[in-house]
Amino acid sequence: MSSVYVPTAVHTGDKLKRALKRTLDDTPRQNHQTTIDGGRRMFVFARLVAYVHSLVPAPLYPAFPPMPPSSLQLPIYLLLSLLILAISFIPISTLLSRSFSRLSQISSHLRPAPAFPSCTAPPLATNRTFSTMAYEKELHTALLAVQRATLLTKSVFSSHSKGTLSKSDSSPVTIGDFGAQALIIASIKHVFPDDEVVGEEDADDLRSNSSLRDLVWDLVQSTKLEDSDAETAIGGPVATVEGMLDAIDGGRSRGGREGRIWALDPIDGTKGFLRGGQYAVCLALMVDGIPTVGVIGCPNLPVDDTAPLDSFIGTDADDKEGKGVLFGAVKGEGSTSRPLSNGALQPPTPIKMKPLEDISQATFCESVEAGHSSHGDNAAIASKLGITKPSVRMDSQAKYGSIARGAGDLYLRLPVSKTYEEKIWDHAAGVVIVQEAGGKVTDAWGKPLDFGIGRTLKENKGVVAAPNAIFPRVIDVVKEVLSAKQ
Ligand SMILES: Nc1ncnc2c1ncn2[C@@H]1O[C@H](COP(=O)(O)OS(=O)(=O)O)[C@@H](OP(=O)(O)O)[C@H]1O
Ligand SMILES: [Mg+2]
Repeated sequence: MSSVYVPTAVHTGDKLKRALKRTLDDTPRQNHQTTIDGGRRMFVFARLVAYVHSLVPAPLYPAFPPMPPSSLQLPIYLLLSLLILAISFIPISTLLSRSFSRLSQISSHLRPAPAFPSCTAPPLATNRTFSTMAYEKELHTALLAVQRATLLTKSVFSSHSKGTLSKSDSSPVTIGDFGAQALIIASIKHVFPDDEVVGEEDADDLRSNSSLRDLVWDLVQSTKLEDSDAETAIGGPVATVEGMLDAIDGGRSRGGREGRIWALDPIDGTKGFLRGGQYAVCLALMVDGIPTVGVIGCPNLPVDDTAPLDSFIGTDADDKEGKGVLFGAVKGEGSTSRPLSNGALQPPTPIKMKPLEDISQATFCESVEAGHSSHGDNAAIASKLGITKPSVRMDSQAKYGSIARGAGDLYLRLPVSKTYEEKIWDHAAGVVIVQEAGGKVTDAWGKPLDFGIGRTLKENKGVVAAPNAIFPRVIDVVKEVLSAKQ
């Protein structure tokens, strides 16, 4: 019967006792007995909540994480407690009406709750250890799903025929993009069936082109993690062609400010992917419009974070050893990196942005494509900051990962077009990883990126990322350069 939830309820009971004592101090002596009665009922109520918590069976722990109750969990606990009272034939209506005035009296003495004590659960009979990290299951699922998808993208990267198509916006898409999106969405829907996904691709082309569909199906069927526990944890293979198409189309969410929505870029930097450069498989969970979990798999980034930033760029990248990095972060929990593997996850290493006292020593990253970010404006900003090192041009969100682990310092993405709207899947994962490594990310005017208004960042222009300590200076100069152009 031991439970990780009991300490939470005991804590609540203690708070009630203290609040009751303060109420007595403020109450005229003749009313003490009624106040004590009300307080006792409250205390019985808290004990009942504790009892309900202690009944939570181990398999349901993931549904009752030991953290501050969310807006949903608390009412559920209270409802369960009321149910038990009803079963015990206690006239709830009488109890509630009599207790109501005491409740408001006592609750006026309750201050906002501090963070509930985090408790480590005793080892479970199943041998499973229970961690207190928020969004641990989401992070674990995302890391494995991205890791599996990179196996697929790597096989396409090293093959001559990449099944490339041109999309309606003239940007390229390959069988690797479709296959990676199918695998990742299938995993998310397996573990979190109610979550929505905003994915870059859809299955329209595959539904109308059977030879392309067969190529993608071959890839999806033949890609699996070598570790069977890891493979099972993300749902195992996709069962049918129709299931694969449905998974790809599972990315059609319109996004928004409410609930849990994943943002997925199955191959970010497709142009880099096609020319043998950097690319990234990117997945983020947004909760009520806030990027909360971020994972980026970079198959061509050197594992050694002291290696030159432009190592492994070029058509021979595939032959080199020591490459493949998986970044992960949860809001409030820090960022990590680990080598990509073919099976179970490798152990993580915490990462931090480089402490930079002298901005002029900074290395800044920018897109390879001049059409995606204004190289001229980026250079003007660097020069005003006294930066003399040449920029590192790198495709994809590998830029976010690189600055987060201190292999570079700044990411400048100054807008080229007045009408282009940045896509949420091009930034959500990178933003969490940089923020949790000690950085700040805003648009080029210093406005927070708004991920809650749909599939694009339509209220923002450009992107700037830098370590917290130097961010104010960087954004001032960015605004100066932009203002001078207007
Ligand atoms: N005009 C314009 N302005 C800004 N951004 C644009 C533009 N056009 C496309 N895109 C998006 O850029 C994504 C690639 O990101 P990067 O620029 O960092 O990489 S790259 O240098 O282009 O390879 C790329 O992501 P992928 O399509 O996943 O490769 C696009 O979503
Ligand atoms: Mg992209």
